[in-house]
Amino acid sequence: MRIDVVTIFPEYLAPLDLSLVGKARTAGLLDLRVHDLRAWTTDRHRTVDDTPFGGGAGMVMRPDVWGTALDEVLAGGGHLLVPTPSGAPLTQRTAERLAGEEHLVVACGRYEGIDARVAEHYRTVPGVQVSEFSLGDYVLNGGEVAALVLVEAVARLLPGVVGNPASLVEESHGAAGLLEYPVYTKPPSWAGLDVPEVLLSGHHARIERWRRDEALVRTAARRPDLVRALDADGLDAHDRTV
Ligand SMILES: N#Cc1c(-c2ccc3ccn(Cc4cccnc4)c3c2)n[nH]c1N
Repeated sequence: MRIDVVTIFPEYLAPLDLSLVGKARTAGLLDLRVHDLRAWTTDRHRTVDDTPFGGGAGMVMRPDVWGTALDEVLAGGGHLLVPTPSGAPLTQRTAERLAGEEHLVVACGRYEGIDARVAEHYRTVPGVQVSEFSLGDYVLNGGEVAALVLVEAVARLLPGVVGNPASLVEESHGAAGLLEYPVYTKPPSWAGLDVPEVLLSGHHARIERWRRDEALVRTAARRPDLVRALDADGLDAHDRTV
């Protein structure tokens, strides 16, 4: 998979040289390219923004500079992803779909955002899909944090990136659609708190049942919307007694 990130703050993406994503790049599992939008400016001040039509505070990112950049980066087609407060929620299901694609391009806006004609234009370009997404209902100063989140959420799903693929199944928002159960390690007693006895029992069926119950309780308490979203097959008869 190839992921391009276009931003006026390329150094913001430096963490993607580290840890799991960094290893995936080194192993050739992920071709990640970070670009400085200002490389496509033509004036001496390397201008990327201007005042908004219709007035209002702040500045808007110019469509012409973005167009020159994205024409080049999207030359072979791809999925243009635009982080924005007004976007569709980025979910695990979205990350799973994106992990199956060949080329993602993340356009990181700043100021009051990118001129709306950029997304509108690329929706008409053959071979280009456009998705505007949001991390959540809070306001950031730009799209770079969302790019970091998206790249990590997608990269960890690529074959060969995570050591034990089984760990991708049980985690929160995984295949079961529930939040993850609580996890424990040594020592068995700490700060007057003991690890739940069942986890020390070695009885795998009971441990599995306990973990499922804990995931259901947590999800019902913290994310009742996820429980409601579970279809009839998502909850068995025992689940409904928890
Ligand atoms: N994803 C995501 C986001 C963003 C976000 C993403 C891109 C940009 C580009 C500029 N801003 C500042 C800005 C502030 C207010 C109005 N319009 C724009 C961005 C905020 N904020 N919150 C999220 N969940």
